[in-house]
Amino acid sequence: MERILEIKNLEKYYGSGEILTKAVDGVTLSVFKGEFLAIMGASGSGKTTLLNCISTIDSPTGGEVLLNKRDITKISSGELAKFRRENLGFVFQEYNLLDALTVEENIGLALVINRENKGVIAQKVKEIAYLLGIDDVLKKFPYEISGGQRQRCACARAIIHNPTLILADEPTGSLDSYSSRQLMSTLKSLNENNRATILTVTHDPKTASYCQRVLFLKDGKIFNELFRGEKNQMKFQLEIMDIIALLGGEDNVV
Ligand SMILES: Nc1ncnc2c1ncn2[C@@H]1O[C@H](COP(=O)(O)OP(=O)(O)OP(=O)(O)O)[C@@H](O)[C@H]1O
Repeated sequence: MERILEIKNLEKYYGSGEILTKAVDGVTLSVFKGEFLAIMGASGSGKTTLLNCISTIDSPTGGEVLLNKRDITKISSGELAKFRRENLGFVFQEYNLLDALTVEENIGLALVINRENKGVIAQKVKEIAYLLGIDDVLKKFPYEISGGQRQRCACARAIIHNPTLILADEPTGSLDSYSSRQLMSTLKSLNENNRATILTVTHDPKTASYCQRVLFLKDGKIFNELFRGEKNQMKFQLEIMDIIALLGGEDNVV
């Protein structure tokens, strides 16, 4: 299996001396092409810090992050924006859509920046919007559509350029259960049908149960790992909840 992402002994420390926080403390992990992986853990366990180091938003204190064999911690700041644009897709809780642009323009933004042909962009936007069930709101502005539609728009924008890796931070965090199910089913079908590699941080066992593998962090270290295998989603969700209980109860994980 092809390794898309290899993290070797990653460390991210904040502060020093008495107030040293080891937010990520020696994490080693591989993500394979076409994997759908969730990272869970109690509040403060290091999930966002780990994601930020992978997404090049934050730079680690030590260790390596290889994306397609390239150490992304060594990319110069001048090159970073281009690297992110070409290789990564971001789905965040706050959508980060631009209110001055229509849904169609928001989705196609990365391709416009990459100076792709207008006709090609329009066709790609149409296809992806249809896939995510938002083709009927393409001409609207973000403030004219629902939260679930906004999140699917953000998702379309994240994947339209076929990134090497899709990173999601609490993608269902602000959605009702119906929209959450829709979004996770969409990500799952992108993963299964387009072989998209997806890494998501979540505190929600139901959201995590859509994934093939769940990693649990505790105090910046990998505490446990679960594989879905042939289990049905409900059984997998129950297993996830068992580990959460081991970590100190569900309240601790939110
Ligand atoms: N900029 C920072 N400066 C100092 N400490 C930080 C900083 N960012 C995070 N931390 C600390 O690092 C640890 C891990 O934080 P992180 O945000 O990665 O946790 P998390 O698992 O994502 O938590 P949550 O689920 O609450 O979002 C915490 O102890 C946090 O207080």
